[in-house]
Amino acid sequence: MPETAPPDLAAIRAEIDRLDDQLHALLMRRAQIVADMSAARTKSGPPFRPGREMQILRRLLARHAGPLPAAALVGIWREIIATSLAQQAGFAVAVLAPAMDAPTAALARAHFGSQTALRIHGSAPATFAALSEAAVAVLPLPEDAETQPWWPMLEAPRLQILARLPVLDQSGPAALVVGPGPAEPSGDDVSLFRFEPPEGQSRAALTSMLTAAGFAPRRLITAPYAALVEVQGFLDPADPRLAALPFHGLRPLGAYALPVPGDAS
Ligand SMILES: O=C(O)C(=O)C[C@]1(C(=O)O)C=C[C@@H](O)C=C1
Repeated sequence: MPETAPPDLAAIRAEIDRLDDQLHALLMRRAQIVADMSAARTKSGPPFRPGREMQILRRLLARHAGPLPAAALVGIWREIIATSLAQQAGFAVAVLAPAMDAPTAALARAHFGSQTALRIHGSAPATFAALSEAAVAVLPLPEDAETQPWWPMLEAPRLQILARLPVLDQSGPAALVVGPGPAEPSGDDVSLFRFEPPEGQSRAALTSMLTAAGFAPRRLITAPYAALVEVQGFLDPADPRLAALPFHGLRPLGAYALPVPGDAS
């Protein structure tokens, strides 16, 4: 027989009820502050600030401790932030998911919350066209040697890459969020630009040209007649290093906040 007294379930449940009331009161206060902020906004358009969202999540993950999994903390705050977006303006999301089991839709749902309308499209042109009504689009993370990459069709600078999903850096699938620019820094970012690689240049040669120009390339993705590079840091489109690169068709495509390592807890 255990020597310790059995926990007083009724008392524990009363404590949970008290905490739930406090959480609820705080959520209602947060929503009221967002409503006041929204009323005071002078700029029209969706209030999507992915850099700010990531700063909030990084700060919370840095102070996080105890048995609540980090992924659950992120899930709860994604729901709070998505609700706050919907509260300020209609917020629908266009998703490029050519196959029924494409992971982009699940990534978009996890990031933009349970209540946000997702509009699923089977092609990149249809997804971009849907941005006349949807606030942002979610498209798969570009990979090398895709037969139909979407990023050469991105109409930058009007539309830009603004965020990366998921927030926690897990080994599974990832996606990018595209919407009206400009991209904004979060303090720990990756920037992307495209160019037309000179014919016959190897990946190694392109990488060393980028490095020689002062960039820290993280990924280089090639498609017929176009290359996409991810560089460390937030890049001002007017950065003179871009103009100094010996590439045609160079175009900044935006930036995203670096995900937080998935084992953060
Ligand atoms: O900080 C803002 O500008 C907000 O609109 C608030 C808020 C939030 O709920 O914290 C909501 C949406 C933005 O994408 C970023 C943050």
